[in-house]
Amino acid sequence: MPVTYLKKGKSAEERSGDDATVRANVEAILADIEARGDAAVRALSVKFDRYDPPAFRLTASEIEALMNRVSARDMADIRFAQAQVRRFAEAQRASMTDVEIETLPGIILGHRNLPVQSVGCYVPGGKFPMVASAHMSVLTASVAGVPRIAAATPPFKGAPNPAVIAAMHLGGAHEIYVLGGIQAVGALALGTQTIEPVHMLVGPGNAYVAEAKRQLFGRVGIDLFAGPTETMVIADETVDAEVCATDLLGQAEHGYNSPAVLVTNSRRLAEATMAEVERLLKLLPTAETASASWRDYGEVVLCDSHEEMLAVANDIASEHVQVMTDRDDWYLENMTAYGALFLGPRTNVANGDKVIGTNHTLPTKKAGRYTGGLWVGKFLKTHSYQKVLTDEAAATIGEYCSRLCMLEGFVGHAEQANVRVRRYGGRNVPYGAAAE
Ligand SMILES: NC(=O)c1ccc[n+]([C@@H]2O[C@H](COP(=O)([O-])OP(=O)(O)OC[C@H]3O[C@@H](n4cnc5c(N)ncnc54)[C@H](O)[C@@H]3O)[C@@H](O)[C@H]2O)c1
Ligand SMILES: [Zn+2]
Repeated sequence: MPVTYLKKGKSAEERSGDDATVRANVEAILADIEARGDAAVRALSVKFDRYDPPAFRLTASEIEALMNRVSARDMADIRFAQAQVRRFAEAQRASMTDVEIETLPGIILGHRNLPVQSVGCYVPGGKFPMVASAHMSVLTASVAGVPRIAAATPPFKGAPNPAVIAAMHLGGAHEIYVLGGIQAVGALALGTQTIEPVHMLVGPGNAYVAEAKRQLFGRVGIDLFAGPTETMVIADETVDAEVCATDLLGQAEHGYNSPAVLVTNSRRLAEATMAEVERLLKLLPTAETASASWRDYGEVVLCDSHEEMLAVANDIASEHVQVMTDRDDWYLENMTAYGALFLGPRTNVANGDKVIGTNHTLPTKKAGRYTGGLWVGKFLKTHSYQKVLTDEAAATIGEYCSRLCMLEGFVGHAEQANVRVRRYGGRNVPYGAAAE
């Protein structure tokens, strides 16, 4: 039996129309930054953020002054969150080992994990000063050993936000820019008269930031497509409508375009959750954005079985998937496409967003089908190497190589092998022929 949508969001056509508009705007703005550098960056900062400081990069004394404005309590909380993120990132780093093995006698193959040499970390801050995003990108880059970490965040209410700057500094940023949106990621990737270009851009952001990173990919590396927040709640009658509605709205408040989807096998829970969402929207101070997201992108999907719920969830590939059922571990074993899982009613997406230690920069718009979220491994590049230690090994592999080159018609390649078969194997291979 097909699943039933008790509530549907914007259609696929409407969503792709929104994407096309963003795509065109971003293209024009990046071209302007490339052509005019700092002058374009300044004009865009004035236009979008009404921010026109003497310099966008904070000096050491400006950073210190901002940090002094953060209360001791807030500073301790930031340090606590960073300790959790660091602990998990260090464990993940330790799981990535360099490899070196002897695949055949005398033949050594290996790989080394090397940090990207310079990264630009975008920390969003248009609607909310996203302190935690600094832990997720800046601190994780530090754990990876990135030698140059440039961090950027928009002004919040006209000025740098002290807590965000503190988190960037404590996370290990070497350069901090108070710049937002396309102008921030554009300047960092393309470089300007005053900003050295980076090798990779990371971090989440709104639709403009995510699209700008996508368009800049190739010029620089990017971590992943991490656009407007998406959340999914998979629930059965082991939980109630209050917790489901709270978890949907908790993430819908990110913006006006944050999909929040309930997938359930209980019509009673589905209907109660929809009613509860309406009740909570009257209380929530951020209801303006949360209600727009719920109206335009909120969905309630009623399924017959857990198998059907699993299929719907894997198809949507939501950024956050909160599972509250009588078989949470079954979902852990069987989910194949998502950003991150939050298993059981005792945890929730806000834990992951702010404090628990898993990275909150996660794939959106179905990118969970081909990548997980940001993690220390995204800052590491795995490079292979090889050595042939003995004459015998050089001759043996060389004979195979010679023939396989000629099979493809690559005579020049074959000679690379042949010259070694002659030298190290003492074999007479005619020029331009395959070794027998
Ligand atoms: N996927 C993830 O991992 C993840 C994690 C956290 C947050 N997020 C998302 O990050 C986003 C943060 O968005 P935000 O807007 O609050 O902050 P933001 O910092 O991403 O964007 C603010 C900037 O957008 C630019 N901007 C605004 N309107 C524009 C326009 N019309 N044209 C061009 N540029 C424009 C401005 O320069 C401004 O500085 C939210 O959508 C949230 O859901 C995603
Ligand atoms: Zn969130």
